[in-house]
Amino acid sequence: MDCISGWCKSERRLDGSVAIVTGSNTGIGKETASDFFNRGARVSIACRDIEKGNAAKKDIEKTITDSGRGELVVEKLDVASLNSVREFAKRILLREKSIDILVNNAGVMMCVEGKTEDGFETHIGTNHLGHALLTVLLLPKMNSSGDSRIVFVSSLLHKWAPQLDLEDMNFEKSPYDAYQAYCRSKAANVLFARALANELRKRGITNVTTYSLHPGVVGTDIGRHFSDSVVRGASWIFNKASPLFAKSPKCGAQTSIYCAVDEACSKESGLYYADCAVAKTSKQCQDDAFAAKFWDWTIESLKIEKYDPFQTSN
Ligand SMILES: CC1=C(/C=C/C(C)=C/C=C/C(C)=C/C=O)C(C)(C)CCC1
Repeated sequence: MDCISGWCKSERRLDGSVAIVTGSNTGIGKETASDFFNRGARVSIACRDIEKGNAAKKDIEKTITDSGRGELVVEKLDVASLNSVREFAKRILLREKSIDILVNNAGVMMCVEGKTEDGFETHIGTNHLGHALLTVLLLPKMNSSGDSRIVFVSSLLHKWAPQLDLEDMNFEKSPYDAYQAYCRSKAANVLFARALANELRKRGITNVTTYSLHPGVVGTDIGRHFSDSVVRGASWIFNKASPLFAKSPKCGAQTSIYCAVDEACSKESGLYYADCAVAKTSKQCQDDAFAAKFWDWTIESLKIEKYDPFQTSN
C-alpha cells in the first residue's frame, strides 16, 4: 500500500540494530515501530502504560512480513518525568550494546494549563525537555554504535510559534495559551535537532545524525486532550472525522521511517522534513545562533551542565 503523500522506498534491513520509539503504543509511533520490527530490528516500545504497550506488541506481531522480524520489548517510559527518563535510560544503557535509532515521537497537544513534576509547562516539558534528556543520556552509546540517527517528530505547527522568549518558556510572564504552548514545543523540537547537529559537527562527530519532521495531519490519539481545551466533544469528533481529512497513521509514519532508515538522507543532519523530503522551517528555526542559545537553555533547564553528552564511552 502506497501513500500519495510520500512513501519511504528504502528496503534497508535493520537486522541486529536496536531502535527506540517513544509513544509507540499507538498512532504514528506504533506504525514506526512496526516498520522497524519488520526490517529485523530489536525495537523498544517505550510508553507510559505497559498494558497498552503489550497490546500494541500483540498487534505489531500480527504484521510480520515474509522477510522476517526482529524483536519487540515493551518498556516503561514517561517523557513528562525526568526521573522516568533517567530510569529508562539507565536500563537501556545497561542492556544494549548499541543504540542505532532513537525516534522521539511521544507527544501531547492542547492540554489545559499545568506543570510536569519537574515544574515545566506540560507541552515543553513533555514534548521537548523529556526527549532532550533522553537524547543526551543515550548519545554516548549512540556515538559508539557506528552510524546512528536521532529523529524528532515535530509538526508544521512549529511555524505558528512566535519568536521563543527563553525567559518565558513556562508561561510565567505571559497568559497561558494551549495552542501556543504546543506550537512552541514543536519549534523546540526543530531547533534542538538543528542545535544538536551543529554541536556534533563542531566536534567532528559525523556518525550520529539528527532529523526533525512534520508527519502530516494524522488521525491519532494526539486529539485526546482536545475536549479539555478546545470544545466539549472535540476529541470524539476529531477521532470520528479524521479519516475524512487526515492521513492514516501508517502514511503519517513514512517521514519518520524515511529519516530513520533511508540511505538518501544518511549524510544529512539537522534538517527538517515533510512527505519524505527536506522542507523549509520557520525563520527562527533556521537561525544557528538562536539554536545555540536554545541548546544552552535546554541544558540549563535539565540541570546537566556537568554532564558531557559527547563522550564516547558507555
Ligand atoms: C476535526 C476537529 C478539529 C480539528 C483538528 C485538527 C485539524 C487538528 C490538527 C492537528 C495537527 C495539525 C497537529 C499537528 O501537530 C477541532 C478543531 C479540534 C475541533 C473538533 C473537530
